[in-house]
Amino acid sequence: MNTSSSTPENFRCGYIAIVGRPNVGKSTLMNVLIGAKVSITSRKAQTTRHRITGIQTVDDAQFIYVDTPGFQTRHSNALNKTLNKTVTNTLISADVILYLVEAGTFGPADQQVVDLLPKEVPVILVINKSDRVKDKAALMPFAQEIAAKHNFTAIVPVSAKLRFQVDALQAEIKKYLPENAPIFGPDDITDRSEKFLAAEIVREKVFRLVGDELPYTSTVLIEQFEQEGDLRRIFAAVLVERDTHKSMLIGNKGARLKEISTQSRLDMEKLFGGPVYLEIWIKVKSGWADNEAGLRAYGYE
Ligand SMILES: Nc1nc2c(ncn2[C@@H]2O[C@H](COP(=O)(O)OP(=O)(O)OP(=O)(O)O)[C@@H](O)[C@H]2O)c(=O)[nH]1
Repeated sequence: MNTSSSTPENFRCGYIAIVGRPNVGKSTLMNVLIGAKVSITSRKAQTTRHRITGIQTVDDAQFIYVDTPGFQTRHSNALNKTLNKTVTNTLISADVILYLVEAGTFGPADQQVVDLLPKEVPVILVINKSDRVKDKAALMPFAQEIAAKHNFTAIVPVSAKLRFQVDALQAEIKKYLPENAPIFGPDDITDRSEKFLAAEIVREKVFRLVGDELPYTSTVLIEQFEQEGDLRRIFAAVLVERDTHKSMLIGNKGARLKEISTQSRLDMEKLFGGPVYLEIWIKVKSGWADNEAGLRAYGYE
């Protein structure tokens, strides 16, 4: 643990879990809170599959954000059971929880996440996408309706997209962080390896460029990751369940795959701060999402 003499007295440091049903904007909010792109975002629900910590250090506090996978309610297979277990474990070990809903919308999927909220941990109700509500007065009864569902310690309407009220939210979060020396260095933004981040970047591009046609069970494996001086050589495999998915990813004369590769490479070069040589392969691997042993092999524990 870092207890350098420059650490001010009363420094605060703790873990913040972000939960909410798929697509409410958890990844977008975390990225805005820490001011860097760590967690991937896309329009497609269920893009965040691993726990990702984003870290932000300011003068008197260190915020360690834990992004949870969207609580899956629509399908029931081994992958979803694993995802839901991760959510529960993340919540109990947090110092404060941000429970996200979308302004004006509350459905059974939101309720299922409320039911998971532990009583012992403070929970801030964050009403995201408030930019979508023209009549701000209408937010009040909505906030009251949800406030009745759990003993929230605060209610903060925000717009992650427009960065509206993000500072106010951060000030609220800080109140619940325990007095502790920082755990990470002042410039760290994630504890994830470059290999992990590379896989997340490719997965984001796959979902952005192929969109809803591709089932969310498609995954990315980094088969080789080598560094030679500044140059990183990365070989990634996209695992899909059917030949038709493979054709979608490759596109007409390979155009889509080329676009996925180019965009992924540019993002990696920006994040790693050096040149990247990237090769992406598409592999058909039927039924992996239903096989628990298979999931363990791919690191979803
Ligand atoms: N209008 C508006 N859109 C937003 C806001 N925040 C997020 N979005 C959009 O909502 C969509 C989902 O955002 P994500 O951050 O990927 O949502 P998520 O909750 O992490 O999704 P999962 O990974 O599926 O759990 C994206 O298209 C975002 O651009 C907001 O404040 N306002």
